[in-house]
Amino acid sequence: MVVKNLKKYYGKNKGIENVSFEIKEHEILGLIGPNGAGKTTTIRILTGFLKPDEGVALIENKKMPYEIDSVKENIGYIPGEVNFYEDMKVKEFLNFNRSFYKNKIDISYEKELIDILGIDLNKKFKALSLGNKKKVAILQALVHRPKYLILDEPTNGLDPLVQQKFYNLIKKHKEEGAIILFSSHVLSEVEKICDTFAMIKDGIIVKSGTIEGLKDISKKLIYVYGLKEASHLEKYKYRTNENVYIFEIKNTNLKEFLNDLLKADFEDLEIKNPALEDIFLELYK
Ligand SMILES: Nc1ncnc2c1ncn2[C@@H]1O[C@H](COP(=O)(O)OP(=O)(O)OP(=O)(O)O)[C@@H](O)[C@H]1O
Repeated sequence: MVVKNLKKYYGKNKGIENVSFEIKEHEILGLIGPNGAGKTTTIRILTGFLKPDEGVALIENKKMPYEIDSVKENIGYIPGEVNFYEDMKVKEFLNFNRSFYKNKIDISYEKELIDILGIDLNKKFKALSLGNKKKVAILQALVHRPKYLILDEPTNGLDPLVQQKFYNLIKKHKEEGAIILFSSHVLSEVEKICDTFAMIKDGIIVKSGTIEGLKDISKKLIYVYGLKEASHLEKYKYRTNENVYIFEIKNTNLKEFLNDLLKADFEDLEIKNPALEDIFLELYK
């Protein structure tokens, strides 16, 4: 899946300005951004609902949205807002979904997903909670084992147990070779399950790379215990908690800081990677 220099305005309103990324086989890319950043706009182009003003969105080398018909059987999509047919029972919806894929769906996988997710087949859609609607959306996106998975904030509304089951399911699809776009504003989940990331802000990708790379380009947290007089360390950013000094040091300044630290007297130290949340906040200041 390739997105290159994608731009889309809604009249005068900016949707996205310049979005590029690529997702390979066996890869999950986390598209991270706050509300209104342009995640859904990007996804709506890739899923065939919107035309871009500039740039290309390619799935299997086909241009979206223009050639969506030739690839849509290979796409699984979880929309941000799940609105299926309100008066349909879930089991009727699953019949309908099977007919869409010309009954090529593996019924045993469908049963497995119903069991894993705990889906109630006899309820009408309008009677389902947000989380239970999401479970049906997950099932319909995965059940035909698509090569491409496009997931717009898929865990929104799911309880932590179902979230974990969902992560396991998409990891399995990834192992089988799927190409997965996972949009989220929950950085801890991106850190947990994605291989690569693209951070979007005001319609522009501001940073991208591997999840590990993201941590590397940022900073370390240095926990220093029992630090004695150290006025020469005051030039570094730090906070204190009980008897611990926590320094936030850019990786590029690490050697210099450690050299300075060795000139002071302390009992112990720990070096930690900050959570993705902290990196995100830093970038969005
Ligand atoms: N139909 C529309 N008409 C006008 N502006 C729109 C429309 N849809 C989206 N926008 C604008 O485009 C920008 C990007 O919105 P988009 O929904 O793509 O962001 P998002 O990252 O998915 O946000 P969220 O996390 O809140 O779903 C926003 O400024 C939004 O107001």
